Order: sequence, then C-alpha cells, then structure tokens
Amino acid sequence: MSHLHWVAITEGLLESVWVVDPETLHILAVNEAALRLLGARRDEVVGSPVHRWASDLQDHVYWDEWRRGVVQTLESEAMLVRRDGELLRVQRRIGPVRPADGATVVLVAMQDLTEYQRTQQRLEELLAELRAVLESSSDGILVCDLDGRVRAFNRAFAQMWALPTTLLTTPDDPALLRHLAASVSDASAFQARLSELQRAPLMEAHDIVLLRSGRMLERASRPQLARGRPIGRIHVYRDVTERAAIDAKLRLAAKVFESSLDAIVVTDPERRIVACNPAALRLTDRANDDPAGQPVATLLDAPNRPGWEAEVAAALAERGYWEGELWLRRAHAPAVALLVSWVLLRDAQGQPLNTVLFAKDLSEKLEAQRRIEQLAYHDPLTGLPNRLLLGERVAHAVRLAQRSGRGFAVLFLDLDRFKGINDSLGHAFGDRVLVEVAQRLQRCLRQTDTLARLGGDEFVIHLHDADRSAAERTAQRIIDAVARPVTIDEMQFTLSCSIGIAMYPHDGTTLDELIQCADTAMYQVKERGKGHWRFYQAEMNAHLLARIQTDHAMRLGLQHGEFELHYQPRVDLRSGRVTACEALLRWHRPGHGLVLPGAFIGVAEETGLIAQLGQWVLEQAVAQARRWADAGRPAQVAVNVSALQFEQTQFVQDVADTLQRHGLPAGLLELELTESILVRDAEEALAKLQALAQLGITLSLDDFGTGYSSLTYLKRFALHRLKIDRSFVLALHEDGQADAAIVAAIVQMGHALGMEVVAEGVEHAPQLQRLQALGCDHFQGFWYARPLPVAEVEAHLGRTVTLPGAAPAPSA
Ligand SMILES: Nc1nc2c(ncn2[C@@H]2O[C@@H]3COP(=O)(O)O[C@H]4[C@@H](O)[C@H](n5cnc6c(=O)[nH]c(N)nc65)O[C@@H]4COP(=O)(O)O[C@H]3[C@H]2O)c(=O)[nH]1
Repeated sequence: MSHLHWVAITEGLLESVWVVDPETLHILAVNEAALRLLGARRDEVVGSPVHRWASDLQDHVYWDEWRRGVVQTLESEAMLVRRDGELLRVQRRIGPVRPADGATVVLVAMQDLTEYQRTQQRLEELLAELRAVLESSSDGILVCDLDGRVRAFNRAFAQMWALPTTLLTTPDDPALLRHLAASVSDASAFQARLSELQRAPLMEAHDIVLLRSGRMLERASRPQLARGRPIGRIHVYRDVTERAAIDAKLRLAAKVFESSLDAIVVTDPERRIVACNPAALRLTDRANDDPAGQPVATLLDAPNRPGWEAEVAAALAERGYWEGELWLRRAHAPAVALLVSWVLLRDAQGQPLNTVLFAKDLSEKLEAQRRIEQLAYHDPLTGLPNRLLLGERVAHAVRLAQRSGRGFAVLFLDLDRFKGINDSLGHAFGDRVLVEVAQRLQRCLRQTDTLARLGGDEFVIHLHDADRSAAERTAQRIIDAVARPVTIDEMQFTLSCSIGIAMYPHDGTTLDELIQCADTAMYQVKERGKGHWRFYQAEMNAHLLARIQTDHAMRLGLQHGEFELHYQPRVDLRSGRVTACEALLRWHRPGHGLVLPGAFIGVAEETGLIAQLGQWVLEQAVAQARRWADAGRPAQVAVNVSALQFEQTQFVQDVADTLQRHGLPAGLLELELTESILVRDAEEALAKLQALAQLGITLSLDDFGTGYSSLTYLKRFALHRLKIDRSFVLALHEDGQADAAIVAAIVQMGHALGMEVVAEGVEHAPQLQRLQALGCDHFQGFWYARPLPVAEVEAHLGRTVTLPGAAPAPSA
C-alpha cells in the first residue's frame, strides 16, 4: 500500500499516526495530526528515521530491539523532540499492521499528553488545596458515601471526637461508628439520627450532639452532590460548648438586667440613654414613655453638688467609675434620692463604649434612718428628746457658753405621787398623764430650750441662755402649769411636781454633773413637802454622802450585831390584857448612841438593804416569840414589813421557813403591812397575802388613814387588822372633832369588813377613853408602855392593865 493510502486512512483520526517501514525504521506516511504534533512539514517528516524524533536513549534501544524482532508491540509514554527542539510527552501505541494487499508496516499512534498532564496537574493542585482547606477548618468534617461508609474526615474531626490513633491510620468504619456512639451522651438517639439521615440522602439537618465529656457539638449535615445527584453526605461538627456557655451567660445577664430591683441604665459614651431596665422605668415613673436617646443627666439632679456632671465625667474618664448620691427627677412624683454607681465600659482598643448606671432607691433607707434617729434620740411615748439628744444639745450649749461666757440652767422635774396614779389606774392611764404633762411643760418653754424625758415621770429641761432669775421664773411657771386640773376620761384630778435646778457653770460643766445636782435639789424638794422648786446647793451633796455612809455603816452593823429589837406591848381594850407586842428595830450605832428607825429605815429602803434587815428582824422576832411561848407567856409578835421586802419573790417562803425553823405556831406572828404594798402590784400582792393567811399568820394594815385608804383593796385583801395612824389618835387628844369622826368611821368600817382595829400612839388617858367609846379593839402607846428591850417587856406579857374607863360617846 502506498503512503498515500495510509494518509487517506489515518487522516480522519484524532490521534497522530506515523506509518513506519519495519526494515528501515523510516517514516513512510504521517497524518495531519502527526504534523501538528511535531510542528514540521510533511516532507520533513516523511522519509525521516524514527530516531530523528526520539528524545531519549531508551527510545533508540526500543527501535533497535524492534528491528531485531525482540519486541513487537508496545504501549508506553515517550518523549518526542519536535522540529523546533521542544520536548513533548506522548502516549503511544506501537504495533505491526499487515494489510491484506501489502507488506507489514509499523503503525505508531500517539496522543499528546501535554494537555492531559496539565489538567492532571491542575486537578492535583485543586485536590491539595481542598485538602488544605479541609484540614485548616476548625470544624470537624466527616464525609460519608450514600451507604454511610466513611470516605474522609479531617484532623479537627479526629480531635473533636478524640479518635484513637488506630482509627487515624487504618480505616475501620464499624470501629469508628462505635467510637462515635460511645462518645455521645445518648448513643441510641445518635445512631437513630444517623440512620434517619442515611435514609433521606437529600435532607439537610442541623442539630446538637452532647458528648459524654460535657462538650456540646453543633452538627450540620448536608448531602454531597455530584452533577445534581447525591453521592454522599457531609457532616460538619462545630464545638459550641464555649459559645453555649457564653449564650447562657448572656441570657442570665439579660435576666438580671430585666429582673434587677435596682435601676440599671445603659448609655452611649455621650451619656445618652440606650436602654433602661424595668426597675429604672418604674423608678423614673415613665413606664409608658421610653427615655431612650435622652441625655441621662436630664433625669438626675444634685442640688447640693453644683457641677456634678463634670465631676462624673472626669471620674469616669480617669478612674472608670463614679459613686455618689443623686436625686432622680420624676414625671408625676416627688424626686427620690439614689445611691448611684456609674461605670464606663471600653472596647478592646480602650475607646469608651457605654456607661452603665446602677441606682438604688435610697428613700426607704433614708426613711428608716430618720426613724432610727427618731428612736435613738427621742422618747417613744412623748416624742420628746431623750437623754442622748439632750446630751448633744447640752454639749453644744457648753461650747457656746464657753465662747459667750453666758450660762444656762438644767432643771430636773419629777411628778409627785405619780406612782400612785400609775399603780392604781394602770400604766396606759399613767402614759396619758405623762403625755399631757409633756405638752404642758413644752408650752412653758422657748424654742431654744430642750425638754427631755429620762424615763418614768422624770423630765430634764435645758434652759438656753438662762440666769438664776430666768430659771426661777420658768420653774414657777412649770409648777403652776402642772398644778392646773387634768381631765382624762372624764376623771378630774390635780398633779404637782418637784423641780431641782442646777446652773452652768456654777454647779457643773457636764450634763451628768448638772443632772446630778438638779436631781439632788429635786430630792430635797420632795423631802420637804414636794410641789416646789429649789436651786442646788453644794451641801446637798454632803447630805447624799451621809446617806451613803449610813448604808455602809448599817451593813457593817448587821455583821457586828449592832441591831436590837424593842417590843411595845399591845393591850386588848375589852379585857385589858397585854396579848401582843410590836417588834421595833433599834440600832446601837457606834458614835451615835441608840438610833431610831426613822433615821435609817428610809436609807435601807432606798439602797435595798431593807430586804436583808427585814429578814433579820423576822428571824429575831420569831425566835423571841418562841422563847416566850416556851416560857409559858405566849404573846403574838407583830413585825413591820417594808414594801421592798414584801416584793421579794421568796418572801412567803422565807416567812414559812422561819416559822418552821423556830417551830412557832403561825397564829403567834402578825405582819404589819403598809398601804403602798397593796397598790403596787395588786395581783401579786393578793396571791402573797392569801398564801400568808393560809399559813395562819395575822395580817394587819399599818398607818391606816395616811395613804390611799381605799375601800376597794381593804375589801379585796381580807386583812385581819387595821392600825389607825398615830396622827389621828393624836388629834383625838387635841379634840379635833373632824378627826374623831374619821377615827369613828375607820373603826366602823374595819368592823364592817370583819377586821379588828388597833390604835397606835396612845399617850393620854382621854385618848384611850374615846377609843374605848368608839369600840376600838386594841391599843399601844406610851400611856401604857414605850417600846422596851426584851428583858423589860417580858414582865408585861399576859398582864391585865387597869383601863381608865370608857369616855362618853362623841356628840358629833
Ligand atoms: N410619839 C409616840 N410614838 C409612839 C407611841 N407609841 C409608839 N410609838 C412609836 O410609833 C412607831 C410605831 O411604829 P410604826 O408606825 O410601825 O412605824 C415604824 C415602822 O414603820 C418603822 N420600823 C420600825 N421597826 C421596823 C422594822 O423592823 N422593819 C420595818 N420595815 N420598819 C420598821 O419605823 C417606824 C418608827 O419606829 P419607831 O421609831 O420605833 O416608832 C414606833 C414607836 O416607837 C406613842 O405613844 N407616842
């Protein structure tokens, strides 16, 4: 076949074709594609040896082997040398072709690999890029085929799921899936989800996977498409643990912002409002009116702090915060005080971002503070200043007086017999009396003076800038004001008060000193008849000192046996027999001789020593009565009981114990009580008296007629005897008709209540006769016998006295 034939046959082929003579290895014919490949003309190619276009030695060796019949066909890559010398990679197939009508030729078919190679290279580069992208992603990526087989995953995926090294090097799908399932907190839900995704290859899904480690993964599952058809699935996992935590924090912060009881206002750097929480809106009274955009300063005010805005701005810029009190202006309500903490927030570059204002409503606190101050500085009953506030005022007055050289006065005021009102009419009534008195006192004073209540019925007054005559005038004004009749609950009565006055700086330079002096002066007023005022005099304190000394001496006296009991016989007026005697205390005070109770009982009652002293008396009297009874001269012994002694909780028990200790029948003991005992705490007194009466003790009421002399308690307490006070008996002698009538009434009343009546202080026969005529039951007094020492009184016991005989009954 001619080479023209070969040209005609091969021209239509896309491949480059050489027809080579197997003997000479010269090219017999080429097609157009081969000419383009070699960049040569046909005449340059046809007739040329194949070596001409071969580039490497291997090619030469091959053609030699071909000629020697060692190889027949070949398919390989080879390098050609183009006409211009450029090398060209081709894929070639070489093989003998024997046409039916001709000799065998070698057909070399070649395909230019340059383009293919370039594409290949581009693909490889693309692949490498993709892999790099895949690897550089912080998301964990898992690629599966439609059957769920794992095709690829990146390093982030391996790290996120903590894949063991074996799974990284050796593909093992079941092991990988087992590892994933074992890592999640709900394995079955995880696997169910994977199966569901596998069944729906086109489904896109987003969900959250919780790992057992506590981490939280967000999964986005998308189908992998090739030419519009799904070929697999890409799972992208993102670790959102931190983000979820931040989200939770943000949600919490939002909740705090919303529900905070404190007002929170966020502003821009120019302090214009950006957001207000509900508490802020409530506080500003603008629930329906959004203040966003307004300068926050328009809502705030600081009346005592001009230039406060500049101060805030400077503090925020320098320190990043400001704290202080501001007032909030409100739309429809009065302004409120706020405690404000103001902070500046900056961005990462340090530029001001926002300011946040936290405000606490101080109105309640201020009100509480005001209340506390009120409570701390005022007496709750009358609302008057208390001692604390008075102390501050007086301290201030002292400072002023030191500069001005002018003095002032302190008045100590105590109501007279207030205790009686309180005890008999109740504390609530007493409180109303105190309020009334406080108002009257206040009206007697100037604005610059201070009236304080120390407690009970004690008031102290600071008279500002007052000399002696001013103090005197004010004291008298007060005495008069208090003395005006008081009407409470339709009950009218009169009060009086005693006032002691101390002058600054003459009597003292501190409130304590001045109060002490005024108190001492007031005490003197009380002792001398009450209802008056008096200036303090230095010797008053000497008197006080004497009392302290007396108390001390009494205590020592008790230890040293300086006390003794004298007994005054008591005579039965009907039989004339001495049936009883009253024990009366005597003190052999060293350096003072025999001291009578009037000089020390009062001090013992004041200092409380009376309880001890009284018990000593009881002990002695009971022991003595027992001795007399043993000696065959039984006589009832009457013992005086002071109010303080009676108030001791164990009093009844002490009496019972004493009787038991000495084995004295209770009927031989009489207790003389004073009226004040009965009015103090009526309920408790009643219980004690009943207990004593039950023991069999005789109870008598001493000094009847001098105190309250109320029928009510006489009836209630069911006492056995009434002792008419000496003053009435004395009056009988002085022929006072009115007093005689009183004595008669007392006797009758006593008898009507089933009580015996005893008259004290009978010094003269006529007194005795009148008492006899009035039906009095017993008497004691100097007419028959004074109080006598034991040795002397014994002779009287059981004796019958010759009485003068009853006087005619009084005419009135
Ligand atoms: N002018 C005058 N006086 C007479 C006459 N007869 C008796 N007296 C005095 O009158 C007082 C009667 O006692 P009292 O009213 O219980 O008054 C007693 C009593 O309240 C109290 N007292 C005495 N001893 C005790 C005691 O042991 N305990 C208590 N708590 N008080 C006592 O001291 C008060 C005074 O006691 P004494 O000085 O002993 O004064 C006694 C007595 O000496 C008389 O005919 N004329």
